[in-house]
Amino acid sequence: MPVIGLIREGKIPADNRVALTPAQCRWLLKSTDFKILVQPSSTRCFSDNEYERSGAVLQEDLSNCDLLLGIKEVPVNMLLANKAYMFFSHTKKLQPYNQKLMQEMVKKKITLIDYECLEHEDGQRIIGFGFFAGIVGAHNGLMAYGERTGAYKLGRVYKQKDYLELIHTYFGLKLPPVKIAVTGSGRVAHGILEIMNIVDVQEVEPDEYINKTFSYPVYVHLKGADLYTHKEKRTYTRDDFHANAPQYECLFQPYTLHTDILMNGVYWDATIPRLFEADDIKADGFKIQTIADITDDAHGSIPVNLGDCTINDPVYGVDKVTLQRTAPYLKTSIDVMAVGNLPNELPRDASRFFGEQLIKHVLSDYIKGSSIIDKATILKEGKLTPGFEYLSDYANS
Ligand SMILES: NC(=O)c1ccc[n+]([C@@H]2O[C@H](COP(=O)([O-])OP(=O)(O)OC[C@H]3O[C@@H](n4cnc5c(N)ncnc54)[C@H](O)[C@@H]3O)[C@@H](O)[C@H]2O)c1
Repeated sequence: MPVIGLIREGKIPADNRVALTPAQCRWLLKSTDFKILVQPSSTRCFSDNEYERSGAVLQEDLSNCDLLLGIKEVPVNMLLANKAYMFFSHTKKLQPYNQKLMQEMVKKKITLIDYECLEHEDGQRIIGFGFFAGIVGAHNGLMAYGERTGAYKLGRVYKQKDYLELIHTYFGLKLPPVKIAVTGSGRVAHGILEIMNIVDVQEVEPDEYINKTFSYPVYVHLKGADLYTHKEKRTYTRDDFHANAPQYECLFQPYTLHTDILMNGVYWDATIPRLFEADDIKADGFKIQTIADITDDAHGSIPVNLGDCTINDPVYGVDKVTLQRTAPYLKTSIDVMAVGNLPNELPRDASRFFGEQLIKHVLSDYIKGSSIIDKATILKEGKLTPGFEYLSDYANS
């Protein structure tokens, strides 16, 4: 009988999300032969009592578990030797701040399966929190625009118990005839689109968005081919773009002249062109007043993302002349919402969604064994697996 342990999140500040909800534990206990142990926690979004009522066993000692599930990096002093873990380790890009964690896992002969590395055959990620980042980020973007213009008022997501309660807060909301640009095609973008539809913003085509005036709120959804084109061939194919991003240019510039709110959900790395350049916001025609940068790479696809803010204080201004950070909602600035842990505003729903994917795509594979699990296994009993040997100096020096 395989024993799963849900660990207490140890990273500070403690994350309130969890890999399996009490209802999912109840289902697993009824429908499979898993046994589930749960380390007590006062910061998790579900209480210890809820887990106890699900039939899981609350227990500090997880040394009998076959597989330990967490969310964020496990502090080195909490790592149990010779165990198998799944969590977001943020080590595959040789992140310096997690080198000690990697080295300690090697020493403790740990097996590490990283959620971020779980991919379908075509390279699409299997599991993640992006959908609820999109939901919360889109809400926060609309909220910031309401604050700036005084046209309507939205409350804070984290004050609602769950997503259903959030949806109820939209009752009676009538947005002005804004134009909203939504970028990206992954989970984050899907979360943004969900909010667009719930608050009754109508989708329009790119050419209409640019050329027409509407008497109601509209959004345009800009995906790869709408955003990027090969500098010479003037074409876009996804695989070629992923392989040769520096050969592409960005087509977003015209949208900066017609957009009130930008909701950004693109994948970005330093080889990919930005949506616009920082100096563009100085131009008279630059219309964007609010940017919800859900992708949230500082100085990344949104060059005026000047760094992260927090769930408590999610918006800052960027002065249109000096490009320096200011208070939000000033006439002389545009507003940027840039928060790196948006799903934590809706932790119960984000955890439920994550757990569903985990049960559907990962847990049974873990027991049976599969190439998906193998490819996401960074360490096997403390040794780097073939796909991750490039981490050798990082893991062993
Ligand atoms: N602010 C937050 O709290 C938060 C939370 C989750 C995700 N994010 C960020 O949002 C962004 C989008 O996340 P997501 O969950 O939608 O991702 P996803 O994995 O669901 O989708 C990513 C999209 O990017 C494309 N892509 C993947 N690799 C690429 C490459 N090398 N070059 C170009 N395109 C590529 C994929 O085809 C896919 O359409 C990421 O940068 C992620 O880190 C932020």
